[in-house]
This record gives sequence, C-alpha cells and structure tokens, in this order.
Amino acid sequence: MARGGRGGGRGGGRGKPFRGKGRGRGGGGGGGGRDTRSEPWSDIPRKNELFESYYRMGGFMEEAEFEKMWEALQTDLPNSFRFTGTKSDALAVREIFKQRYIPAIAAKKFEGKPVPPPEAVNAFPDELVWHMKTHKKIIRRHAPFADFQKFLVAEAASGNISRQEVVSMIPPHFLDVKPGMVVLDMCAAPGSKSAQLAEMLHGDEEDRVRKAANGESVGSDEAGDYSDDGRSTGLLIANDTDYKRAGMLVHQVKRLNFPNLIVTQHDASIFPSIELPSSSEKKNYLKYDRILADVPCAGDGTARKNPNVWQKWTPKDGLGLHGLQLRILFRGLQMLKKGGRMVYSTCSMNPVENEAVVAAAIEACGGNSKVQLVDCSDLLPNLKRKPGLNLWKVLDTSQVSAGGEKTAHMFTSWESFQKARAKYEVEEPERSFSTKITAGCFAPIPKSDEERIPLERCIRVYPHLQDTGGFFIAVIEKLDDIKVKQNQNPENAAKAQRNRENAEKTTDASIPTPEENIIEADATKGETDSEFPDVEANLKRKLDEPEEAAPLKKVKTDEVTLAEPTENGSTVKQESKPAANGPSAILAGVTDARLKPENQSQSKEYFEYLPSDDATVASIMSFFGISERFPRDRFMVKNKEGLSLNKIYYTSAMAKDILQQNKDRGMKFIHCGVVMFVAHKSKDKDYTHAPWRLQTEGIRIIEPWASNRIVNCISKQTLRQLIVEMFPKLPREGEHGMGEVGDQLQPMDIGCCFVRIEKDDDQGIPFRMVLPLWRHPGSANLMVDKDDRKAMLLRLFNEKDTEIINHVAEKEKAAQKQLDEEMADAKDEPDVSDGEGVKEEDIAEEEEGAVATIDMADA
Ligand SMILES: C[S@@+](CC[C@H](N)C(=O)[O-])C[C@H]1O[C@@H](n2cnc3c(N)ncnc32)[C@H](O)[C@@H]1O
Repeated sequence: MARGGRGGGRGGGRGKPFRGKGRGRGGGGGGGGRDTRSEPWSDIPRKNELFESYYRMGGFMEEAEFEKMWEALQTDLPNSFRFTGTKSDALAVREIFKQRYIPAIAAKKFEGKPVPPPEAVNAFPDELVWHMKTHKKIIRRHAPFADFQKFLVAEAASGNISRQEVVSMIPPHFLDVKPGMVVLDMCAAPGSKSAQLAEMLHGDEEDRVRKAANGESVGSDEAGDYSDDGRSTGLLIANDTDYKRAGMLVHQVKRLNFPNLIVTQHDASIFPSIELPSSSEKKNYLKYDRILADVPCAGDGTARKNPNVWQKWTPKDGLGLHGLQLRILFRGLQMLKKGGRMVYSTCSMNPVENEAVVAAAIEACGGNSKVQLVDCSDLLPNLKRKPGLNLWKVLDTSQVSAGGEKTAHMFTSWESFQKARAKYEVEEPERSFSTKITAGCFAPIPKSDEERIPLERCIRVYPHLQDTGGFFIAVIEKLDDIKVKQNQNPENAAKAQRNRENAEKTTDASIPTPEENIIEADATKGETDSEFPDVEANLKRKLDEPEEAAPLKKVKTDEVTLAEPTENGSTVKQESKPAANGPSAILAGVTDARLKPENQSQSKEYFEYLPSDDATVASIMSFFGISERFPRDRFMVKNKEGLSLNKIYYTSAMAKDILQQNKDRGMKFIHCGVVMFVAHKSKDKDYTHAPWRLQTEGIRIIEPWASNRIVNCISKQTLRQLIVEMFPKLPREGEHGMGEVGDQLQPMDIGCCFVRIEKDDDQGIPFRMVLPLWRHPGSANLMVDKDDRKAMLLRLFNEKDTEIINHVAEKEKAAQKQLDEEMADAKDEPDVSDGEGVKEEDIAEEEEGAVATIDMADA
C-alpha cells in the first residue's frame, strides 16, 4: 500500500531526495562529519598517513589486498541508484529506463571515446540497482546523458528512483524482512535503509488488498502476514537521536505513504521499551522481529566520496565510538524477540568498530548459546565480500608527556595492554594510556571451541571488490533470552557506575582535542605486541578545525542496572560482576530510558484518533461508498483537541495501539500517519455536501474499497489531456471533450473522484495508477502538482518539454493584460473593463486548484 497515487509520483512527490548537502554517516562522529560530497574537492589530496599506516600496520588485511583497496580509495565513487516501490512498479520503471536511455547512451562518444553506460550492479537481484561511472559533468552537459539526468531527477522526485550508495543498500537485504514483522531501525536518519525496510514490509500488499476487497481470500503465507484484509500487519519504527537528522528522516519516510511507520527520536543505546495494550494487569512490551543498527561510525569506508576522511580521520575516531556502538548493539539484542534477527552495520573498516563490537556484545549476552552470528553466504550470493576478522591489533592513541622516542603502539590483547600499563605506572607514572581502550576492543580469546565466536561470518565489503565504498555487516540471531548481568553488591554497583561514567565521557569525547590527536608513546620493547612505526610526523599533525558537533553528546545512561525488558516489564537480574573497563562496564547503563511523561507536552505532534462513529468520517465513507470492511477506527488527526478540522490521517492498527498506549509515557513520537482526506474549504454552497478531498498520499490505501466516485481512464490520450491541461473543460458544445473521462464525470456531482488507470502494455501504460480528481461545475482538475505532471509526461510519453496548460490562469492573465492596457489607454474614461471573457467560475476553479496543489505537499 504505502505509496500514493503512483502517477506523478508517490504521494506529494515534492521532496527532492538525495540532493544537496547532508551530513555524513554518524552525524559527526569522526570521518562521518559534514558530508561535503556535493562540493568540488578534487583539490583535496587523497592522503592521510595516519589512515594509511593504521590499515597497513593493523594486520587487518594482506599487503596485496591493502594495495588494491588503497588504489580504489584514490578514485571517485560511481553514482548509484535503485528502483523503488513495489517490485512490479520498480521493474516497470526500470524497463523504461533500460529501453529508452541505455541504447542512446551506449551509442554515445565523448571526446572520441565510447562512454560507459550505467550498469546494473549484479550483487543485487532483478537489475534494480545501477551504478554509473561517467563523471557528473558529462552527464549534465551532454545529450543523451542530459535526458537521462532529467529522467533520474524526475523519477527521484516522484519516489520511483532512490539515489543511494551501493554498499548502503546491503544491510536491509540481510535482515530478511517479511510483511507482518515488527522492525526497528535504531539509527535511521536520513532514512535510505528505512525506505528499503518499509518496501520489504509492504510486500505485494496492493495486489492482495484488491483481491481481499473482491472477496478473494488472502491472509498469511510464507511471503508474509497480510491478515488485515490483505494489508501487511507489520510495523517499522525508524529512530534517530539527532533532532535535525530526525527531521530529515521524517521528510524522507513521509514520501513512502506507509501507514505502518512511526518515527521516534531517542538515544538508541537506551531506547525505551514501548508498551502494548494488555488484556491483564501484566504490562506488555513490544519486542522486535528484526532490528537494524546502522550505527554512527568513523566512516572511513566513505573515503571515495567524503573528503573529511582524508582531512580528519584518526584512529581515535573508532576507539571513541566503540562504547556507544556496543551499547546500541546490546540494547538492540535486548529488545529482539527470541528467534529474531539483528543486523549491525558500519561504513568503517576498523575492527574496533566492527568485529570487536560484535564479539563484545555476544559475550555480554552470554555467548553463542544466546545470540549467534549467522552465516549469510547464501544471501546476495553475487556480492563480493571478505570474511570478518578473528584477530586484529588495537592502537594506543595516547600521548606521552615525557620526552623520549615517540612511537605509538599496537596491542593484540587486553592482557598485553594491561601489562604495559602496569609497567609504566611504576616506571613512568606520567605516561598516560588511552582511556578509550577497553577489553572489548580486542579480539576475543575463546576458552573452548564452543565459546569461539565465528567472527569470520561477519561480512566485509572493500572498495576494490566491486567498485563501491567500504562496509561492514554482521547478522545476529537471538536464540534465547539474555540473562543480563547486574551488580547487587553496592561496591560493585558504585564501581560500575564510575566505569559507566567513564564510558560516557569516553564516548562524548569523540571530538578529539588537538593534543589527543598526537599519538606518541615511548617504546616499550618486549611489552607491546607491535609498534606503529614511522608515522611520527603525521602523528603530530594537528587538526585545527573542530569536528562537527556530534549527536553522540546526547548519550545518557540513566540507569545503572543492566536490564532487559521481559514480558512483564520487569528486569532479569544478576549474574556476575563486570570486569572493570570490560564490555560489562560499558554496558552498565544499557536499558530502556526512564521516560519522563512531561516530555509529552513538548512534543510538536499530536496523534488523536477519531471515534469509529465520527460523523465526518461517516459522511466521507458514504460519499465515496467505502466498504464496511474498511476500518473506521484508524483515522487520526494531529491537533490537541482531536477535531477533524483540516486533515485526516490513516494509520495501521498496530501503529494506533502504540501511539495510544504510550501517549503519556514521554515517548518522542515525531511522525506517523498517511494523510488521507483534506478539507475542501470553499464559500460556494455547491461544495458543502462534499467538503473533503482525497489525497495522492493515501488514495491507494482506500481506493480498493470504494464503490462511488470512480472514473476509469482507459485511453492514454485522455490521460495525456488530463495531465497537460490543468482544467480541461467538461463536454460542453464540443469544447475539450476529455474523452471517456468527460462522459463519466458529466452526470456526477461536484466533488472529488478516484481516477483509475489500469496497466496496459499495448498502450505503454507500465503500471496501474490511481489519482485524485476534482470535478468542478464546468471542468475537472487532476490533483497532481506541476512537477509530478511533468514527471508523468516524461515517463509515459517521453515528452520532456511539454508545457502544462492552465486555461483559467491564461484567461485571467489575458484579461488582466487587457485591463492594464485599457487603463493605460483611457485614463480619462470613468469605467474600466470587467475582464470580459473570464468567467468567475473559472477563476474560482483555478484558485481551488492552487489550494489543492499546496495541500498535497502536506506542509
Ligand atoms: C550511519 S548514520 C545512519 C544512516 C541511515 N541508516 C541510512 O541508511 O540513511 C548513523 C545515524 O546514527 C545517528 N545516531 C548517533 N548516535 C545515536 C544514538 N545514540 N542513538 C540513535 N541514533 C544515533 C546519527 O544521527 C546518524 O543519523
């Protein structure tokens, strides 16, 4: 259902996704600071000796592998995009793209050489993901690229194409989401993966709803749970802690028109337990079938598009983020259902942010018997990948204030690090070691085969493997409830609290001071595992520019105990004491946040449901002849008073349960609901019996259940007329006939209608569309804005320069011109023309059309 009218676009279609500047991964953590990829940065040398030395020396990959990766990092990242929406719709748009643009581009030469056309990325199924190596400058300036670029921009604005980095598309594929599942995206902004997850949850719902409305049976099968009369019963909660980025997330997911989607703004490491209605005294909390933790990271895998990596990356970034990453992953595992699946991902290649986090989280959960890494070699089989690491070194990034030979050191185990620290405590007490290094940063040393965590099941995607960015993915399944550890001994509790505070400081201090960026250490021959030689000069490098403020500052751990919400909301207690500086200490505050109910009053959004017998809803349902089977109790308004004033939204049953049950608990819900009806304000008494308009956003949800106000547009030429003319005339003295649509509209009352356009291969209509249309007294107006009309003309008719005609506006303009001229010509004359030729009715219609256009944007 989700997507809207599927005509000009998918509901509003106003947003221009993936354009302009956005902040990079991590919202500011290390290399994930401000993303300047849309700015020219060819003058920035792709050099960062720290980065190079760290990856060369860390034992993360073979020398030859490293060389290939390094070479790839020196080159620009191909542009990539994917076709979005239901599979059949996505395939249809892909076909237009393939047939119309690929041959023309393939025949093109630039400066005498053939230009490589866009290519399907074969790591993904059905040729739905493409990338293009041709430089943007060529694409923008030269036909046929310019035409193709126009198509890309129009379809991206309409929501049929999504520009997204290839590697960023991988994690949702490993999550194996099916309709009916409850899914949480913990760090979701700007929302490209949330969009993928929503599509997966949505499945082939629209076909099923139509079948259900026609009386055919649909329900649950292997493909998913559609038991809500063909609708997918699942839910997606997309969360981000950062206020601004959460705003971007709302903008992005609003376009999906998915009634099963809630956006929240919480710190994922203390994500609140969401209450569900309960039939008994016992509290009931939401647990998730699937969780994505695409965590903030240092982002060195984005070096091909992100100059910050070259300018600012230090090994300190990853170390600083390890604690937060671990807390987020652990919190996710707590909230996962038994049998559920979680994907942890970063766009960093640093094991401290990757395998170390995964291993520490698995250990903290109680090992392989509780949560286990999944072997995903059979998923996306064409994806070129490398196994996760079982061994790596951890760099001590501290500074030695005393003189002496300055060398940074890498350690392979927590023990050797501790030993070195102990030695220096005696011999050189002023020598400091990085406080960010914890036991969990090191590769685990298993006591037995059974205990061994098969980290090779993690997935590493390196830039040179298939010309992408770098990425890390781990897929974890929850086998059993996690019995989490808690200190009951007050001394231990106090210690854990101190450790927790240190861990917080550690995380918050992810913005390095200039001194901290100077990695210097005395040689500790024989004590450390290896040295990090020959980087003295670059280690002393100063970072003058402060990093962008990181959302990480918002990390708060309000609770001391380790707690997993159980079925009854209590916490599971006590097992053993945490090792100081070990993962347990970092995790000591991971639980659901204590919600403050008063937060609710600060919330900008109200979500008030209308009663199922609401008179306004009843009149709308009756006007459009909506089947009794369509639920009446899921309509919502967004004002405090709960009145149906301007807009009526629709949500799924589960979204409603959650919003209502948690209304006064202090949850920060910042978006939910698809706008379904908008009040049609007019002084004209003719309209008062039909005062609500259908909206592109929600039209596909309700249309299968309608029996009134349906107009079938059969001919592609009629459709073209409806698109090109803003106000085509209804049949009247042979003027603007509007074909079969005009005939059907003629006997109808004034008000809104559904226009159905069925898929028709013979005519070149690639998929089914449903669009709202307002029947005026003498004309009709497809309620689709100009940009979407242009996108439809390009997609369906391959017309790129056709002007949209607005007879009413033209007449009004002509009348005004005439009026101005007459006034100028006859200053002495007492009377002026009254704008002959422009009928008042037409002006009114134009004004209403304008209102409709504005409202569709759902400002
Ligand atoms: C790598 S980005 C996520 C990208 C996103 N998954 C996508 O595909 O569009 C990491 C996000 O984590 C957010 N973040 C940072 N700390 C967080 C925290 N403690 N809780 C939740 N989100 C956090 C950042 O604001 C940032 O948007």
